[in-house]
Amino acid sequence: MDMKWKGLLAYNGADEENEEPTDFGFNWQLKGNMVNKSIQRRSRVERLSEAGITRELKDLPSWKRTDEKWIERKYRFKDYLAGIRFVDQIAAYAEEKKHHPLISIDYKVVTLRMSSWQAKGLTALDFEMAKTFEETFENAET
Ligand SMILES: C[C@H](O)[C@H](O)[C@H]1CNC2=NC(N)=NC(=O)C2=N1
Repeated sequence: MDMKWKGLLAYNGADEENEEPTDFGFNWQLKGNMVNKSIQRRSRVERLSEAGITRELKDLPSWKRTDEKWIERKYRFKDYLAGIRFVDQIAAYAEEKKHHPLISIDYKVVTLRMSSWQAKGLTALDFEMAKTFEETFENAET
């Protein structure tokens, strides 16, 4: 890699294959406050590489990759209405992010499935939201 980039860029690891900052908005972001908001936004909804997905899943041991474009997590609650309250919380968050999970409610079990439909795959936003769902669940009534 050309040394002039070293001091400026933080590699976000989204695309192992490319050493050089091929697509500035996708693989590399300027460090510190020089980060360009549009780059940040774009990279959050750019499809992740297999390496990126594997890396993200390491921080989400309860989430499973069900196929190329989807991750899934089943949450079990103490009773039906505890699950409904959880759904209410995560639905409000999803609406705020304009990024929605598929939700199944099977009595005391709530299943969330995440994918980025427009990107036709998994993006950093899917995993960012899955982490928030986990935090919400930690405070739920199980
Ligand atoms: C216009 C609206 O924001 C878009 O259709 C949003 C809605 N919610 C979404 N949710 C998910 N999971 N993926 C999307 O691509 C998506 N697009």
